[in-house]
Amino acid sequence: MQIHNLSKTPSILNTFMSELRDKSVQKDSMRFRRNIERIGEILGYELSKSLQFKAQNIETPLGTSETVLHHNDIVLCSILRAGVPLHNGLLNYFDAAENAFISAYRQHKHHPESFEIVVEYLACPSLEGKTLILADPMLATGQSMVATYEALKPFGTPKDIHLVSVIGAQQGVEYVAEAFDADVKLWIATIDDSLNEKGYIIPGLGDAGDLAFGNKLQQ
Ligand SMILES: O=P(O)(O)OC[C@H]1O[C@H](OP(=O)(O)OP(=O)(O)O)[C@H](O)[C@@H]1O
Ligand SMILES: O=c1cc[nH]c(=O)[nH]1
Ligand SMILES: [Mg+2]
Repeated sequence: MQIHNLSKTPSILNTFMSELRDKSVQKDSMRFRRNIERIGEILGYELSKSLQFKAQNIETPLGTSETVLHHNDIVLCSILRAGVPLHNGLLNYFDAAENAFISAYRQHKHHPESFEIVVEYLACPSLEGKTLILADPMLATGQSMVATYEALKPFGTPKDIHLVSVIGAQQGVEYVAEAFDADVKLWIATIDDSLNEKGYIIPGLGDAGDLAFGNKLQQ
């Protein structure tokens, strides 16, 4: 897996990221969602540079403009719930993308510190020969991303796969790197050092799903 960690180059992205992390600013859930969406737009722009492009002429009122335009059949798949604002940000740029949604949540069956990933809802078009963008803002243990990919396999073999995330933990990034082929690309805003005993990214930002959409009762 090829890792594109955008935090390596300081940019306006740092402002959005620091607001997501800041425990007072993140109380504003509308701003929290919008900052994830803005990061989705930036990650989508960076990712777009690695798509396939074709020369095309555009007729202006006064002449012909030669340009190159991307011609990829994109399927944008996001993991509920926290993936929704990231999905919106990516979709703001990839106007014609088809869309897939999948639910993946942590089920704490035996102990609060151990969990398994439960995938239930899945709505997906054919992935055969297409460019799959798999988005989830938090890449903690990496298990949700890998479980989602497994669940998508019956829908066809994509031509290219891009993973998009906001914050990863080093350990989760390594886990995902093992599960995906070498040509898969990860576009991520930043990577933190560790996970706590409950599988939360440290320093991270807390629970992205709850911050975006409110608390939920544990199942
Ligand atoms: O890398 P992992 O260890 O699998 O953790 C990452 C997942 O955890 C969170 O989802 P959560 O289960 O909290 O659901 P939510 O989005 O509904 O809050 C987050 O939104 C990711 O999907
Ligand atoms: O730190 C984490 C880990 C998983 N999910 C989150 O929302 N935050
Ligand atoms: Mg959550």
